[in-house]
This record gives sequence, structure tokens and C-alpha cells, in this order.
Amino acid sequence: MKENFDFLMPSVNFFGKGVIKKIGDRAKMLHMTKPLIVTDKFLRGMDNGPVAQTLDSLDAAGVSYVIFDGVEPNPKIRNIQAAKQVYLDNDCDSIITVGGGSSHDCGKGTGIILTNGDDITKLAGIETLENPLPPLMAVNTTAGTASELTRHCVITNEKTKLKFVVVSWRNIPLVSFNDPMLELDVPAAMTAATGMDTFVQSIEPYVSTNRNEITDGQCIEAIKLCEESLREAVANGHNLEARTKMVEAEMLGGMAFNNADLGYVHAMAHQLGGQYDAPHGVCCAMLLPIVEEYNLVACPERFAELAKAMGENTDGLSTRDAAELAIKAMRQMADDVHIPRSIKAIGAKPEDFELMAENALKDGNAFSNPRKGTKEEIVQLFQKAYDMK
Ligand SMILES: NC(=O)c1ccc[n+]([C@@H]2O[C@H](COP(=O)([O-])OP(=O)(O)OC[C@H]3O[C@@H](n4cnc5c(N)ncnc54)[C@H](O)[C@@H]3O)[C@@H](O)[C@H]2O)c1
Ligand SMILES: [Fe+2]
Repeated sequence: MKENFDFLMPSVNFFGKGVIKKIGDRAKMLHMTKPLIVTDKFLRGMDNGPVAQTLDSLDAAGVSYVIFDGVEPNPKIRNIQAAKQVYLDNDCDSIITVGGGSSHDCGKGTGIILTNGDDITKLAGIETLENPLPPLMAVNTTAGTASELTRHCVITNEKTKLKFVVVSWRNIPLVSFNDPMLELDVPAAMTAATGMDTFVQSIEPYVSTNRNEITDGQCIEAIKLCEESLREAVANGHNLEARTKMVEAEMLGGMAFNNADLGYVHAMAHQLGGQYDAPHGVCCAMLLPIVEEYNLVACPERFAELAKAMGENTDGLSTRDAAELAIKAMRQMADDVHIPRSIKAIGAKPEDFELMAENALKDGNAFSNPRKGTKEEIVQLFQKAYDMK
């Protein structure tokens, strides 16, 4: 537990039904004259979807813009290079990201290479950025990564298949928008994957070595909201209350991990995402119970608290037995939203585990894990995730 800490988040966060309508005025207030809209082709093509609604508001405010719609899932270096070129060719002066974590991270990555040097691989790590990014706002459409309010930028090097993180306060968007109406049409499988990311991002900071009292409260509340709403949001995507609660959980978990950091679930999920181009939330969900079972001995009392937040009855149980219930509840959540158990489902191959374990231990999220592992142990964890039935 940290007693002295910085607490970082965007300066303004718009939350709730219809807040997307405020983006045009806010762009004007920030003196954005030609933002680059960073998004993907699917979202751009959606009728009255998040991109269309963002553009309507910018049009109404008389703010011109240029669109880059080349974001790929697990955004690649080639995406940020292409976006940078569009930004420069059109004399843009700011960035607005529209989408999930991939759009936000692509926008952040574009901003990073515009002002901090063209080779982003040299900037992997913690607080490596010397210069501010162009002004950046983020319109979020998944619940979700919380990248719209974090200092993390996750990029994949398509040549080496290595997914790496640039962590810096300079990456935090100036303004975030979370309008649950924009999420009603997220398909069930995507709701499950992104929702499991939120669930994991509410658990890892709670057992992180960098946690503090504020992030603890945020994690517990976020976990309760996931328990109440994730299954329902997957089963019935048009339930606005469930969607709203998942956005709240996403923001709480995001604030928590932005300040208390993550752990081996994310460090290892980045290897699966980079190597096999698999959805981030799915990778996290498959690793969660396995990594936390391994972490349990480092802080059983924390896991016992997690079990309670997950709605388990821990009355009369020893700390150890209560802690085990948290692991069981994590597996149940992933099963209930139909995430496959084995990493075979995303094409994982045991011959890759050694290198992935080595890289996981170097990932920016590994350092705050409550139990310090060896490369051999991480290989075993990948193997366990592979052997799951
Ligand atoms: N920077 C951070 O803090 C952070 C944290 C966790 C994960 N990440 C990264 O974020 C990326 C994953 O982001 P994600 O899980 O949000 O997925 P994503 O951004 O890749 O989006 C997944 C798919 O959902 C679609 N989609 C998005 N919003 C939609 C909507 N409202 N309706 C219909 N379809 C919609 C997109 O078009 C896309 O095809 C990964 O690269 C991951 O590593 C970043
Ligand atoms: Fe995540």
C-alpha cells in the first residue's frame, strides 16, 4: 500500500446519456481548429453511430476535421505512422479518438510520434515522454479498457509481434466522453470480452503492490458493478441500465489501475495479444483465474475481500478458504459470458511460451504484481492456461 501518491485522470470526464452532444463546444473551448478523428472503418460506417454523432456535434459547432479510419484491433505501428501522415498532410492541430481501446491507443500513439520522435519502440516503458502530445479528446464506445482516461498506450510491433506499453501522464486525454447510448449495439461477444477487461482491471489494482486507499475503494465498487451488470449486458445489450453500470465500472477500474497499476494478467495478455492478434479482453479473461490462483499466497486476505465483493458467502470460512472462493467466482464470471477456458482457442502454441514469458516479465505491467515470478513459473502459467478444459 502506498501512502504518498499522485492521482491522475483527465481534467474533464463527461458521463451519461447524450453527453456526446457536448463535444463540438468542448473542441471550440480547447481551440481545436482541425482535429484528426482517429477511428476504424466499422465505426465510421455505422449509421448514426459514435463517429456520426461526434461529427454532427463538431459540424454544429463549426469545427472542421479530417478523418483517419485505419485503426486495426491491437493497433500496430503501421497504423500510427499512417495516421501521423494524414495529420501532417492536412495541417491538423489536435486529435479526437472515437472507439474502444484500439482507437484511443492509436490516437495516443500518433500524438506520441508527432512530438516525441518517430520510433515509438524506443519509448516503451514508464514516463519516457519528454514533450506534450497535441491536445487530445477521447470518445469511448466500449466498457472497456478505460484507455479514454488512462496514461497507457498499448501498441503492437507487427514485425516482432511484440505488444508494448508507453506509460506516461502525457498520454492522458484532456477530456473523455462516456455516453452509454453509444454502446447499446456492441455485439454480445464483444461486450463479454471488453467487460471482462474491466473486471480484470478492477481486480489487478486491488492486489497490486502500488495500491492505495482510494484505488481500493474504486476496485471494490467496480467489481460489485460488474457482478450486478456484466452478465445482463451480455445477455441483453439494449438494457441501458446494465450498460450504464458497466461504464461506471469501467471508469472506476480505469481510475484505479491508472494509479495503482496492473499485474501479470495484463503483462501476459499482452504477449498473447501481440503474438496471436487476439482480442485483449479474451486474453485477460482466460488468464485471470490462473494468474490469481498463483498470486493468492502473496495476499490471501486481499482475495478474501475480493470474494465478498463478488457476492460470495465467506461467513465462518478461514481467510484461505474465502480467498479460494474469489478464484472460483472469477472462473464462473468468464464461463457465464462464454469466454473459452483454454488459450488454444486463440491459437496459442507451447513452443512460443518461453519467449512470451521472458517478454511478459519485461512488460510495463509486470512490476506491480503481488508475487514475483521467475520465467519458468510464467511458462508454467501459460501452459496451465493452455491445458484448461
Ligand atoms: N490504454 C489502456 O489503458 C488500455 C487498457 C487495456 C487495453 N488496452 C488495449 O486496447 C485494445 C482493445 O480495445 P477494446 O477492447 O476496446 O477493443 P477495440 O477498440 O479493438 O474494439 C473492438 C471492436 O469493437 C468494435 N466496436 C467498438 N465500439 C463499438 C460500438 N459502440 N458498437 C459496435 N462495435 C463497436 C470496433 O469496431 C472493433 O472492431 C487492445 O489493444 C488493448 O491492449 C489499452
Ligand atoms: Fe486491459
